[in-house]
Amino acid sequence: MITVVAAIIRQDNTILLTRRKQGQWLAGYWEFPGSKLEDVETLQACLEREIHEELRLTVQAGDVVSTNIHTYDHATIRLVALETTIKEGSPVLTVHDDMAWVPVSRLLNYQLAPADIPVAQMLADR
Ligand SMILES: Nc1nc2c([nH]c(=O)n2[C@@H]2O[C@H](COP(=O)(O)OP(=O)(O)OP(=O)(O)O)[C@@H](O)[C@H]2O)c(=O)[nH]1
Repeated sequence: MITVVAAIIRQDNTILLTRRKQGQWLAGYWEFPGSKLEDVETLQACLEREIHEELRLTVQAGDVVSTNIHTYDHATIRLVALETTIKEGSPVLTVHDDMAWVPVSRLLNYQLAPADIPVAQMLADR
C-alpha cells in the first residue's frame, strides 16, 4: 500500500487546499498538499520537503490529525494528515493549478479527492 502524507496548513481559521492540474490523475480535484512517502524518511521530514518543493513554503509538520485508507481503481492509499505550521513564506503554485484558503466548515463544498472527504468531515466535526 502507498502511504500519502498530506498537510493541514492553517491560517486565520482557514485551511489550505490545492487543486490538481490537468493531465494528472484526479485532475481538477482539490487536495491537502503533500506527497507519497518515500521509504527512508519520517512523515514529518517528507512533508516538510514536499511542501517546500510544491509551494515554496517553509513549514513545521507536527502531529498526525487523521489516518484513513482509501481504495481507488488503480491503487489503495493510506492517507496520513499532519497538523502543519508555516514558519516562513507565502504559498507559490508550482505543481498545482489553483489554491484556496478555506474555512473548515466549507471544505466539503470543494470537489475533494475522494480519500480526503473523511478527513474534511472529521475536521468539520471537531
Ligand atoms: N498530495 C495528496 N495526494 C492525495 C491526496 N488525496 C489523495 O487521494 N491523493 C492521491 O495520492 C497520490 C499522492 O501522490 P503524489 O501527490 O506524489 O502524486 P502525483 O500524482 O503527483 O505523483 P505520481 O505522478 O508519482 O503518481 C496521488 O495519486 C493523489 O491523487 C491529498 O490530500 N494530498
